[in-house]
Amino acid sequence: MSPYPILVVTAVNAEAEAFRESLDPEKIVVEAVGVGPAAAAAGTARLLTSRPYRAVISAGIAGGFPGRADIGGLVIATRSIAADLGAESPGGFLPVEELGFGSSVLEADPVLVKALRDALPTAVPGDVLTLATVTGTAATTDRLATRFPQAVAEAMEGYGVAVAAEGAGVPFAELRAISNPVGPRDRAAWRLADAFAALRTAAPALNTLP
Ligand SMILES: O=C(O)c1cccc(C(=O)CC[C@H]2O[C@@H](n3cnc4c(=O)[nH]cnc43)[C@H](O)[C@@H]2O)c1
Repeated sequence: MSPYPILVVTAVNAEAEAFRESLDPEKIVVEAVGVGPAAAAAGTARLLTSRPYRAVISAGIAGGFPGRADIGGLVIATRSIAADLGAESPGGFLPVEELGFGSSVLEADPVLVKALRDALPTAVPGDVLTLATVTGTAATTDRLATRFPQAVAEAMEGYGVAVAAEGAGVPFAELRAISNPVGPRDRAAWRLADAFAALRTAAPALNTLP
């Protein structure tokens, strides 16, 4: 096994603390780098130049697509997708692939995904969307659920972390705990305590990763 630690990147300190409680700091380093794909990419790229890491995991809370991921449950990204990277057109959204400017889809490392799924058998695998804007209407929810039939959750950092990991040639994965349904904005529907409890429960599984 590589002698280098795994880097877990969260958006905010509360998420980082939920992991740090039960992780071996010699094996897993947890850092909060800010909210959104730009902060995630810049912060992860900076950390990856500071010392060698054997893998990077984007982790934290997320919105779950109703019927696909339960509040308080965990999801493991098979792919992290920049759902708003592209162009609008009268005929619908054009992903960056159709514009000829690269890819909005980054595959998670299959070895890490398998190890996470083995260690967290109740976690739901699927696409995790990254957006700079939190979805807050039924119309956007329906559009995203239709465009991405395999999407189980949306968050704001995974694709940014994945871009930095790919640039550094380091394996990437994304692990999320569901705090709220993707849908019309409703702060009363948030279950932060449940999501943070799920992150705490998941943390020891990271100690077992290859
Ligand atoms: O004020 C709101 O309506 C609102 C709704 C959802 C999320 C927020 C945030 O400011 C949290 C952003 C933070 O948490 C992750 N997250 C959690 N739930 C979602 C979601 O439904 N869609 C996108 N991101 C979500 C995200 O990764 C950020 O780190 C405010």
